[in-house]
Amino acid sequence: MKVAVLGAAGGIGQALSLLLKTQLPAGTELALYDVAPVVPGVAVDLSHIPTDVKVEGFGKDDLAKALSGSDIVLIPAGVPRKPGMDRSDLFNINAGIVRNLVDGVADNCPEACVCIITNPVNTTVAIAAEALKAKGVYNKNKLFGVTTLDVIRAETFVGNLRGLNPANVHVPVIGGHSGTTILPLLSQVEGVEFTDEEVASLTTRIQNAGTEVVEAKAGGGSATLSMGQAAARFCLSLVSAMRGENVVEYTYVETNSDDAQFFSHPVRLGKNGVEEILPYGELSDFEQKAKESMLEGLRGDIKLGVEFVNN
Ligand SMILES: NC(=O)C1=CN([C@@H]2O[C@H](COP(=O)(O)OP(=O)(O)OC[C@H]3O[C@@H](n4cnc5c(N)ncnc54)[C@H](O)[C@@H]3O)[C@@H](O)[C@H]2O)C=CC1
Ligand SMILES: O=C([O-])CC(=O)C(=O)O
Repeated sequence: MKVAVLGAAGGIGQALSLLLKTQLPAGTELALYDVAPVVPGVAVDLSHIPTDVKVEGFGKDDLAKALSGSDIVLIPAGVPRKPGMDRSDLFNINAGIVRNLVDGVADNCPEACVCIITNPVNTTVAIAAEALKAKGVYNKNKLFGVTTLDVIRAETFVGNLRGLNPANVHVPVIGGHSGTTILPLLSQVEGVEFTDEEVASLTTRIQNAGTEVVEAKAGGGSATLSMGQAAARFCLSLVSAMRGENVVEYTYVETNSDDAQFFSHPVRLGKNGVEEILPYGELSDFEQKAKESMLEGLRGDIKLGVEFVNN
């Protein structure tokens, strides 16, 4: 098994690579690619940790070597937000970065599962799909927008509010990954009841949690450590599924449902990526209204990505 991290020298990339070096199964290869000249050093640094995961660093001219033979490609390459910006403000820079890297995936490891972290995820996943289609290698079962951070935040905030161990709390989060497109299904949290006020304030907190970090970092970037943890969880779930275990994660995938072309659902993962897109179940009136009022925005975000590649 080979896992490649593109953007591995960044805030997310380094945290994620550390977690993968210590948690991937023995015998895995971990390829770290970045345009930043520090990337070979990040690989050497990690290589001194005594686990049976072989780490190699690849500089900007070696994308093909980094990707060749990869089974899973994680993409956190690109610029993060500063206070006052929306995720959509990152489109101008990050759209081209994602397009180029996904072209590299198509040329060097077209069968790999591709996990997009770079924002705006609502749009960059559509860009990746269209780029893969243009190369004739798109497989909708192998392209994922990583929305796991929304899930782990929701679990943390609910656990903290109720004095529960967040590790035992499970909160479905559907939709997209920005503002009101992030839709936590608090009505489905087992064993916990919320007042209407709690539902409204928790939903807003989960939707604005990225901004909470951006403001707290005061110009120093956005979530990197919690995102590293979230992406590692998603990657390790995918690895387990590829080795035959039954795993379900919430992730932004092509559904072609009435909601939107891409939508976060619970997804049963398997040897070939998406095994089955599971229904997200019944919504409360609050959740149904919140879903209806965000769909147009989400569809617009997706259209922007489709047009970026095709126009
Ligand atoms: N999906 C999610 O839930 C989240 C997504 N993000 C997004 O992840 C992205 C990365 O964030 P950070 O790691 O904090 O940023 P960062 O600036 O710390 O790191 C980004 C890295 O990407 C590299 N890079 C830039 N262009 C590249 C290219 N063409 N090829 C390879 N590497 C390239 C840079 O050299 C840098 O090392 C941002 O777009 C951010 O908005 C951040 C948090 C959560
Ligand atoms: O808010 C941002 O820009 C980064 C992000 O996606 C998150 O933390 O959820």
